[in-house]
Amino acid sequence: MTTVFRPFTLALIQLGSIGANKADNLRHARQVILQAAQGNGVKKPDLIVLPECFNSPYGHIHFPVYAEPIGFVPGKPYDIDQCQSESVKMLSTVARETSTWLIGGSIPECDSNGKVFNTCTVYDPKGALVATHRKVHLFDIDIPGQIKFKESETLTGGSSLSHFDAGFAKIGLGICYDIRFPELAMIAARQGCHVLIYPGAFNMTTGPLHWELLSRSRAVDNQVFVSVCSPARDLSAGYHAWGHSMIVDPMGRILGEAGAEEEIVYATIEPEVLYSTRTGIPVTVQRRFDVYPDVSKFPN
Ligand SMILES: NC(=O)CC(=O)C(=O)O
Repeated sequence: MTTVFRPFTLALIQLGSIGANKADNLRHARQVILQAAQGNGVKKPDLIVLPECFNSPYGHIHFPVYAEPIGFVPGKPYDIDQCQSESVKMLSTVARETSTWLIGGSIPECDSNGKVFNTCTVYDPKGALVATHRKVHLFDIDIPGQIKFKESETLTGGSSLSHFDAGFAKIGLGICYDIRFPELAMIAARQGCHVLIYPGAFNMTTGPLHWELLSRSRAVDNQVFVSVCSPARDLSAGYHAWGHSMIVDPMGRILGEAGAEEEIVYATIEPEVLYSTRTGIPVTVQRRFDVYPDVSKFPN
């Protein structure tokens, strides 16, 4: 079945004030979601996005402490009332109250075997949890004298790709470091996603060099819309996020971009831009599967 793709408005919340107190973080996130849902005076958003790790400080020592059980299994009924995650409950409630699709950034998630994941949850306008994505590629880097970070100290990587149909677009999900792996974006685009969304938190070393470059590259090489949503920069925190949440169109144009502070960025996603890009630069029909494999055949 072909997914409907129609114009819609996207709002990215570059959330600030993420501190050590989870209840405060959830309260603040809820308040800014309610504000984002009011719109920018022109249009109300159809879809709101939060950043990576919006309910806890970002760092491997924090993940197990803040982790919550979610227990979502794709294709199986999910009862929010039975859910033990206070973050999931807050997100579900506010999605329903605002009648808006909501991509709940990411939160540390624990499973029944004691494994911890960095997990994105997605809600429909009735508050149902409809999809999750566990960060597949863990952020383990060491740039001497600049930044060392090892998510794998406490996290386990996810083992599946995640796409969902919002009724107005098919959306592919990744979390932060996942954007560095073009295969994930390529598979999502070849399987019909129109928009790729990455809650993320690049840093002051890699952010200035790679955040925009990777976002525009994933958009241009797959001829899709790409959106990256960061926390605001907080120089009193242990991890300094780059910020600059942005929305990029299939031609690589930046439709909206935040600075470093807390901010809501809105953009209208126009399907016509995707179609005219693909008609004008027809790479989607020029591929040489006699020379290399067709990743759209990847079993999902
Ligand atoms: N924080 C991440 O997962 C990724 C990142 O900061 C980078 O790739 O750089």
